[in-house]
Amino acid sequence: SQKIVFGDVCHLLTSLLDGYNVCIMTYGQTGSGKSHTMLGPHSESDPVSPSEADQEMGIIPRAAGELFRLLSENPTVNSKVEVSVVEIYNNELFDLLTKDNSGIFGVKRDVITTKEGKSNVPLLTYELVESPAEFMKLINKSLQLRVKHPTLVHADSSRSHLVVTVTLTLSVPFDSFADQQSSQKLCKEILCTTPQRVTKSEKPGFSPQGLSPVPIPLDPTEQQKQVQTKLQLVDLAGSECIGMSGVTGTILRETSFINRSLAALADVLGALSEHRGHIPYRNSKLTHLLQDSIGGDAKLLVMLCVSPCQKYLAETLQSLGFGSRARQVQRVRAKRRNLLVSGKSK
Ligand SMILES: Nc1ncnc2c1ncn2[C@@H]1O[C@H](COP(=O)(O)OP(=O)(O)OP(=O)(O)O)[C@@H](O)[C@H]1O
Repeated sequence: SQKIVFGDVCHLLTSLLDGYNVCIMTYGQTGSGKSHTMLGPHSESDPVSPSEADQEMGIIPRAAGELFRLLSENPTVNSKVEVSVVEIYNNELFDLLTKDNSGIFGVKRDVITTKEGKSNVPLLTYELVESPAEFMKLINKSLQLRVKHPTLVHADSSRSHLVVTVTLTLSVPFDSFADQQSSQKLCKEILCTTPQRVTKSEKPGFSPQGLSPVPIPLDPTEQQKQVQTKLQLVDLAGSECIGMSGVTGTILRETSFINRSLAALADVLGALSEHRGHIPYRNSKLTHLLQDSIGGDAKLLVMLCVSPCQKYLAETLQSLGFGSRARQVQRVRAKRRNLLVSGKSK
């Protein structure tokens, strides 16, 4: 059940609050249940009765609920949750939370590598959310924009990769810590590592002209320390055998982009598992965007969705091959950002 699946994922939300970056992605052939796993029933062709709606919820709504539940458990911590939603369609990245000049949602953006070697999307929209309901309102609005087309295998097939990024900023007042001295030392460290300045017109921690939310510069008189972590939730488009899905024209072109980007993802995992000097992140927008989560110090969970049908044996074996490759990747230990915020340990 969806509840049991989330049981395997839930601890990663605690990790997020403990200071780790986290990425959860679903991989599998078209129609195997990736969007169902991430979102739950998500389209009009997939109706669900109100009594089933709660139990059928996927990882994204459950993660939103769990995140706000964990935050409410510690009222001494000021938290800020910002969300961005992008889709990668035909190897182009679209910001699903903003409109262009003609009022059409889904503006094209670029992925860049910063001087520090991190991937970033300049001008990307981040919206502040204050409850699971607000969070899901944004997701549902974005889903209406996501490109879908019917194929012989799946009548409601997603033709793009969906990447939801949650940026969590936690500010902790010093007096909530027993050990003032070590807190002051930490404040010094944070002051040294967050040189950005925020102008008066900008909302603290939020950059209206996109770029990632910037850490709020600390005012020593405010007596707070700050931690910023990132959760990425990725619903990949389905890998697909062109013969089986019977696609032609525009949809065939989409399929070819989907398969190429998934092959690029597999290549990156292969290069990482073989400890190659060059990792080909930039071969696709998908791997470039997810570079820090796949090859960096985030906690990364890849979920495989496979069909129970015998006729999809070849696709199932292909997905399991991808999973084996992902498992062989040994990266640096996930890195924790600063202190625990539970107040119990530092
Ligand atoms: N575990 C499940 N329980 C019940 N229904 C499921 C389950 N997994 C998938 N389904 C159903 O199967 C259909 C296809 O699932 P879904 O849309 O999640 O596939 P997908 O892998 O995201 O496909 P694509 O890559 O083509 O977008 C949907 O109608 C969905 O509700």
